[in-house]
Amino acid sequence: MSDRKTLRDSEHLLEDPEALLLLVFAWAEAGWVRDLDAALAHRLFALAPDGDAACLLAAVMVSFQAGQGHLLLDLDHARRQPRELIAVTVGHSSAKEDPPPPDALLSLMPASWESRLRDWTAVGEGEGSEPLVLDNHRLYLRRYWRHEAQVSQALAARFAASTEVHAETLRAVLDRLFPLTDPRAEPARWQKLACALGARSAFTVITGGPGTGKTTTVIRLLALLQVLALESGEAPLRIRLAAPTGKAAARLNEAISGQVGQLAELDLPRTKQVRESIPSDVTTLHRLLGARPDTRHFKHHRFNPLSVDVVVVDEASMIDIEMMSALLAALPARARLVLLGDKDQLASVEAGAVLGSLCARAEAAHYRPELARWLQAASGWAVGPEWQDSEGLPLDQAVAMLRHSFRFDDRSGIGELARAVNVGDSARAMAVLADEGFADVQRLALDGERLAALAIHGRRHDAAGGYSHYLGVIRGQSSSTRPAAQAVRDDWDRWALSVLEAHAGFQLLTPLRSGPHGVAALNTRIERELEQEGLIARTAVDSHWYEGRPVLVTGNDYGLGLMNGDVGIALQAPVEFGAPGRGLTLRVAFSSGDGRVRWVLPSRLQRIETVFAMTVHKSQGSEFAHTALVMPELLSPVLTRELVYTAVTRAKNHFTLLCGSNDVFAQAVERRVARQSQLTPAGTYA
Ligand SMILES: Nc1ncnc2c1ncn2[C@@H]1O[C@H](COP(=O)(O)OP(=O)(O)OP(=O)(O)O)[C@@H](O)[C@H]1O
Repeated sequence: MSDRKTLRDSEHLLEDPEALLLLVFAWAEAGWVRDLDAALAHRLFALAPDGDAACLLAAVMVSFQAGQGHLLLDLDHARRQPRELIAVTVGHSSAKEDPPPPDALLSLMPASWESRLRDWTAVGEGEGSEPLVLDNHRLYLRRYWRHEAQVSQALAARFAASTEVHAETLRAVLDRLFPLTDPRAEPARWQKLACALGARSAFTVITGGPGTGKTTTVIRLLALLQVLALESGEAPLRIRLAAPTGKAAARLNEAISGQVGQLAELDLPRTKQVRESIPSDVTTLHRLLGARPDTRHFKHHRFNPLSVDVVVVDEASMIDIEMMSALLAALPARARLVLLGDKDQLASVEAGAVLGSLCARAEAAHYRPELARWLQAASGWAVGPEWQDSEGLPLDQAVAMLRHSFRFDDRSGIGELARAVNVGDSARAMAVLADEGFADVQRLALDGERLAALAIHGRRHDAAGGYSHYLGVIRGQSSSTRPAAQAVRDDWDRWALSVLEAHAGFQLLTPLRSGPHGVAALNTRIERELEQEGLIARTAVDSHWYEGRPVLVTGNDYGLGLMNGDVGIALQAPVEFGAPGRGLTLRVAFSSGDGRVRWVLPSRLQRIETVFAMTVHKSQGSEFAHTALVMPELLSPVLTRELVYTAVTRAKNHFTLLCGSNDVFAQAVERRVARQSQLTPAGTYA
């Protein structure tokens, strides 16, 4: 009875825009949609009052989708599977008082939804100035439609500009980069194929899981391109390396020098010149493009392109559509772009999972037979029929997937767990966590005491696994001790770097920002326990600061040279280096990535938070020796396969799951984030 009444009420709402608008504000109040979504719908309705309630609902939902990282609202999908779009838990009050939730209304949308939208003056169907764009049955906020269209056009131009390279010329260099005599030649064959692919295309994506050799491959690809350029008498290629965040840039920075050094062992023509022409400094994309404070505009764009021949971007899963569009616009037409990343990781928080969309068909490769033949001639490795598709799209021909992990062998629990999570096999994931044969993974029940004990002391018999380790380094309980006050800056830098390195030994991750297992509550709890154990001591009762406080930078600060995602630690250090008389004070030490330390006074740090617990989103681009993931008892929309996979693959040596509910863990592993975009070959592009 009451169900039927609710249904009748809901149908009525879909005919009455004023009533729906009131309801939308009630949804925002209940936290079901964002205030921003409701405000946008309200504004659109004021600007274009000819829309009906169905139009209004579409406007709320397309804005809500953008907040979830989706570029568009697929109207058909929203009607047929509304709970995949938005599923809200109705309140605990008596059922008849619950307002109809958004998913209930979406399920009532008539097939005429699309034509009603088409008639609304707020909606356009292509270039124009209307705030919304309807493209087939996909509704966009104009900004995202424009970015997506620009990216599609720029990529299509790059595919058309791909250069013909003689397979034999390539083979000669590739055989030196990947000698067939190497015992690991067979597992490295995908790397060799990726290099061949990268040599013929002005745009290449190299995707692969952790330790599959993305960095190794790209360095060899750069060496290959450089050899080809030098051998044909051209000037050395101007190469730039970048990553979406400072943290990711710093990590690539560390990896690069070792990898470039290894080129010396290979029998390459002009080795020295080639090595010297591969840069070792990695910048952030914002810096590369010349970000201007407080605007969305960059110094480099279509009319002032970068002076480069090749740009490599690591951790490309973090690139959103707006950044991708800006990057492509700033590239000269002849320059190559190589994206590196793990397609299965969480995408950027901002709208548009660019890498995931570009790699939507990477698993089965879809190389055209003529490309497969060319790849075989260029690399010596056959591309089997299972990777071929005579209908392969241009994008497919530019994507290489690395399929062998050099870091995780069959005995690695982290590797096995990551694989199980990635294919959504929750039973296997649980079995791996329970298997004592996999010494590097474990599952613990989530309770406050266990969590605190793990965070402070690490795993049993594993002194380096918790926060007491780096706090011990600060207190001199290791080979590296705090320099004397009169010591030179280099000594202080070295010591601070050893503390930062020890700190990277362990990181607690959580999916949530708020609630009992959110970042804020976990930070407070761990701080309290560390204080009780005498491992930290606040400088004043009301101060957030104490020696050893780990902080995460949450926004770029160009003045201080700090980037979103940078982690620093507060340390007692000289007020002025080389002036011991001025005493010590609390300064926050950040690695600047070149073996030096940036020392910043706490009062100068505007956007930071304590980071004993970090969200999984913020952990992207970082690795920790031991990573522990809190899995809460209640299912929430953020708990997805991509999130669990990202957390597991942050671990280098150990992974611990602090599990509140096996059911919730299983459901999270089984649930994917379905990102919609026309960059996927299913869309109009390609
Ligand atoms: N062809 C190869 N032969 C031998 N060792 C390799 C090869 N490729 C990669 N490795 C080794 O495997 C490890 C991981 O490689 P690399 O860092 O390039 O992978 P990645 O995919 O960039 O890793 P990450 O997940 O950290 O981004 C390194 O120790 C590297 O030396």
